[in-house]
Formats: sequence, C-alpha cells, structure tokens
Amino acid sequence: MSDHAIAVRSLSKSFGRKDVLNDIELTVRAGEFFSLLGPSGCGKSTALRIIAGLERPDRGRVLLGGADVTDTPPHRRPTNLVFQQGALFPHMTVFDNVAYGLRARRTGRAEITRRVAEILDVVGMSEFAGRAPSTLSGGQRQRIAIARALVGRPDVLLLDEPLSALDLGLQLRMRRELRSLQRQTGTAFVCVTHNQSEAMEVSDRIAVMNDGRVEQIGTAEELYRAPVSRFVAGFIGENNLFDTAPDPDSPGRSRADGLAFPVPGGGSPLVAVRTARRSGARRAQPADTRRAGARTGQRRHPGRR
Ligand SMILES: Nc1ncnc2c1ncn2[C@@H]1O[C@H](COP(=O)(O)OP(=O)(O)OP(=O)(O)O)[C@@H](O)[C@H]1O
Repeated sequence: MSDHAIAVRSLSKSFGRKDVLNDIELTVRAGEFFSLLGPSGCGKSTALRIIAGLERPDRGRVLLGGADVTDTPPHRRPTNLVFQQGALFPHMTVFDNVAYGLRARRTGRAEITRRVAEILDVVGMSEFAGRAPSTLSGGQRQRIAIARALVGRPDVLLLDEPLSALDLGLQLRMRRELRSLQRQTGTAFVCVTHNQSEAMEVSDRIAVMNDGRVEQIGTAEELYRAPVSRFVAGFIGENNLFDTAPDPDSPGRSRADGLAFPVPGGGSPLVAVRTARRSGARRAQPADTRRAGARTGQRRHPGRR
C-alpha cells in the first residue's frame, strides 16, 4: 500500500443544476484520523459516498492505496462505511451481525469465531455477543456497527456522522473510544461531521468544507491559529470577527494591531478575537495567520500523537 490511504483528485459533482462538489482535492495518509468538517449541505456526505463508491463523480478520480478505483464498485473497494445509525439486522445476535460480512466472503468458521471475538473485545462488547440488537443502548449498537465494519479489516473506514444520534454525554465518551480504536487498529478513518469540537478532538487533520469546496486542510491547531479565510476563522472556535480599517499613520498595519491580528480573505483586514478557551489551550489566543504560519508544524494540537 502507498503512503496515501486515499487521494481524491479534481472531484466535481452536480445534482441537477446544483454544484455540490467543486474541484475537491484531498489526501488522507495511511493510518490517519481525517475529518470532513462543514455546515449542513456543504457536500461532506457526497464526498464520502463518492470515496465509498456509492455515488459517481462527474469529474475527477479517487485513488485508494495508490490504485485508481473511480470505476470500481463499492464492494470491491478496500473501504467500509458506518452511518449515523449503523442499522443492525434486528433478527440476528450481535455475533451474527458482526460475522455477516465474513460469512458472505466464505471465511472459515474458526477464523470467523476468532476475528469476531477479537473485534468485540476491541470495542468492549465481548459479553454482548449473544444479545439481540434491540436489547442494546444506542451507544452499544453504534459500537457493534463499527465492529461489523472493522472486522473485515478495511484499509479505510468511512464514518458519516457516527456519533450524532447519541446523547451528548455518550458522544463525548465515544469520541475518545473512536480515537483509541483508530489507533489500535491502525486503520485510516475518514469521519464526516458538522461538529467542530468533535473534529478537533479526534482528528489528526481536518478538511474544512464550505459550499462544495475545501477551504483549508490542517491540524486542529493550524485551523485554530492560522485560518486562511473568513469562513474558517468564523467556523473554528468561538470568535468575534471585526472588520478593520488600515491605519493611515502606519502603512501595512491595521488599527487593531496590538489588540489582535488581521486574517486574510475578503476586502478590509479582518480581526478574529477568540472569545472562549479551547480545551487544552492555556489561554484564549488571537488568530494570527502570518505568525502562526511560521509556527505550524512545530507545535501540535494538545493530545495529538
Ligand atoms: N441524491 C441526491 N439528489 C439530489 N441532491 C442531492 C443528493 N444528494 C445530496 N444532494 C444535495 O447535495 C447537497 C450536499 O449534500 P450532502 O449530503 O453531501 O451535504 P452534507 O454536507 O453532508 O450535509 P448534511 O450534514 O446535512 O448531511 C445538498 O444540497 C443536498 O440536498
């Protein structure tokens, strides 16, 4: 396998007259936790579905592990997909739900027993093997859906809003579990979410999407400290955005210099003042594109590998 689990090149897609994806470029590294983050309708799920092979792009290519799979059907791709409410077969036990894909591939019985037991252990659900899905909580069902998707050892696991149907307390717990599961298995995870704090907590890197385009790709730290556009500055972190006027007495500086720093993108200089602490951040910081740009790569988001 190449260093890249996924490479998406010049991907475009329209539904009718609506351009849903516009010339998308993405590279997901092997073993990386990568999130597609953006507001509702920006095209995240469509991008994920194209990577899975459930949707065909109008233009562009999808490469998985270096191989061009643009014309490959979903079941022949080294990917698996988990939905918001990963529907389990209600009439099957947890064990049979997880074993389903292996049986379909005619894996031997002993091998199935070993691999299902192994993955149930990884998701902390070993003692539930004989239970029916209807007897499980939402979080437990989602863990089984993830186990079912991972048992076939895909190179890439695609997750579409996997936690958004869970209550907030469970979401917070499952974030940590998802992250630790990803590290344990070494599988590349690509997770679609509209939840900024979720993406920032679990991801190695995040692509911020807006209206069918990728606005910026970076670590949580890079997006937070060095947003490249007004949209990213507004979407990441709690901000007050101020338009400023250039300082007539100091060419090249804004009147707000000293208070905070301009963010590029759109007309007059823009100042982003963080209004809340981000977990792990020692204190609220102004967004500073120029200075932070020099730092990115040296400092990593707290909690990252
Ligand atoms: N099969 C389809 N036919 C027509 N329009 C579609 C289809 N699938 C998606 N769209 C439209 O494409 C746009 C992007 O949808 P998509 O589901 O990719 O967005 P999203 O960012 O995942 O949003 P959400 O978080 O609300 O799911 C939306 O305007 C949606 O209505």
